[in-house]
Amino acid sequence: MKTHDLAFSSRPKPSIATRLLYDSKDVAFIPYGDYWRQGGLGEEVRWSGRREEGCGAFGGAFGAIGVAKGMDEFLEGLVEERMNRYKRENGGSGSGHDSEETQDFVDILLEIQRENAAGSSPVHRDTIKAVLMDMLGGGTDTTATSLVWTMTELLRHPKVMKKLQNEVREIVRGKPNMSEDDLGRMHYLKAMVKEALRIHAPVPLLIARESIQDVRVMGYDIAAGTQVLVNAWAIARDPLMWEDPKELRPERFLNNSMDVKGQDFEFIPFGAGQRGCPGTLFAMNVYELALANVVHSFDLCHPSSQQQEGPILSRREEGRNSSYDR
Ligand code: HEM
Repeated sequence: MKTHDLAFSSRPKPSIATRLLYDSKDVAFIPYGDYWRQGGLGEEVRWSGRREEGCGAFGGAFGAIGVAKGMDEFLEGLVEERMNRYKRENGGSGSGHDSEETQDFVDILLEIQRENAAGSSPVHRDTIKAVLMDMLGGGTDTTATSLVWTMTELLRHPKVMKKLQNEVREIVRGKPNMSEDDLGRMHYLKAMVKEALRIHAPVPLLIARESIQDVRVMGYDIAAGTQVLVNAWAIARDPLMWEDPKELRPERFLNNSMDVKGQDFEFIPFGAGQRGCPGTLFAMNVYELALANVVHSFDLCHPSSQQQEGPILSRREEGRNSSYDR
C-alpha cells in the first residue's frame, strides 16, 4: 500500500457489485482507471469528497441480492423527487441552481449531471444510484458497528468509561451544544475511538484489491489480476507491533501521532494509499461526536455490575453520575 500502491490499486468485481451497484458504477468497486479517478462523476467530486465527506462505497454491508430491486425503487424515488423539486423551483427551464442551504448530496450529484449533460462524459442515472448506494453502505453500517463495539468495551471497562465521561463533561460543562472545538480538546475520547477501532476493525479485511501488473512482494511473485486481501484486523492485534494487543488501553494512543489516515501501517482500519477510504475524516467526526454525546448525556453500565436492578442506560441527572455512584 506504500511501495506498491499503484500495483494494487484495482478491485476485483464481485457479483454483488454487478447486481447491487449497477455493474460497479460506484466508487468502491470500480476497477482502477480513468473512471475511478473521476469517481464516475468528474474530478471535482472525487477529490472534494476525499477531503470532506466522501462519495462513498461499501461491500459486504449489503446482504441478500433480493434487496437490489427494492433498493433500486427507493433510489429511483429519491432521485425523481429531487429532479421534480428542481424543475418546480426553476420553472422547468433546466438551468439554475438549488439554494445552497437546501442542497444535499443528491442535489449536488444531479447538478453535476446537468452540467455534464452536453459534454463528452455524461453522468448516467445508474452512476448516481450506485454512488448513493455507496453512501448508504459506507456511511452507515461501518460507523454504527464501530459505535456499538466502543460502547460494549466501555461497559466492560467502567474505569475507562468514567475517565471518558469526566473529560467530556468537563469540556462541555454548561454549554447547550458540543462544538468541533470542544471535540478537538477531547484527547482521551479520540484515543478511545482509535483503540476501539484497533481492537474491532469494522472492515477486518478492508475491501479486496486486485493487482494491475505483475509484482514481487517480499520474495513472492504476484501475477497481474490476483485478488489480494489485507488482514487489517490481524495487523492491529499483532503482538510484534503492539504491547498486550488484546487489552483495551486507550492510553497507547495518547501523546503520539499515530492516526487512522493510512500513514501508520500497523493501524489501518480505513485502509491506505490511493484506494484508502475517502470517508475517513467524515466518519471519524460523526463517530466522535456521537460517542461524546452518548457518554455526556447518559450513564451506561452492565446489569451485572449493579447490586440492585436498574437500567443499562439511564439519562444522567445533572451533576451526578448515578450509575457509578451507586
Ligand atoms: C467507521 C467508518 C468507516 C470505515 C471503518 C471504513 C473503512 C473503509 C475501508 C477499509 C475501505 C477500503 C480501503 C482500502 O482498500 O484500502 C473503505 C473504502 C471506501 N469507503 Fe470507507 N469506511 C468508513 C466510512 C465511510 C464513509 C462514511 C464513507 C462515505 C460516506 C466511506 C466511503 C468509502 C469509499 C467510497 C471507499 C472506496 C474507495 C475507493 O475504492 O477508491 N467510508 N472504507
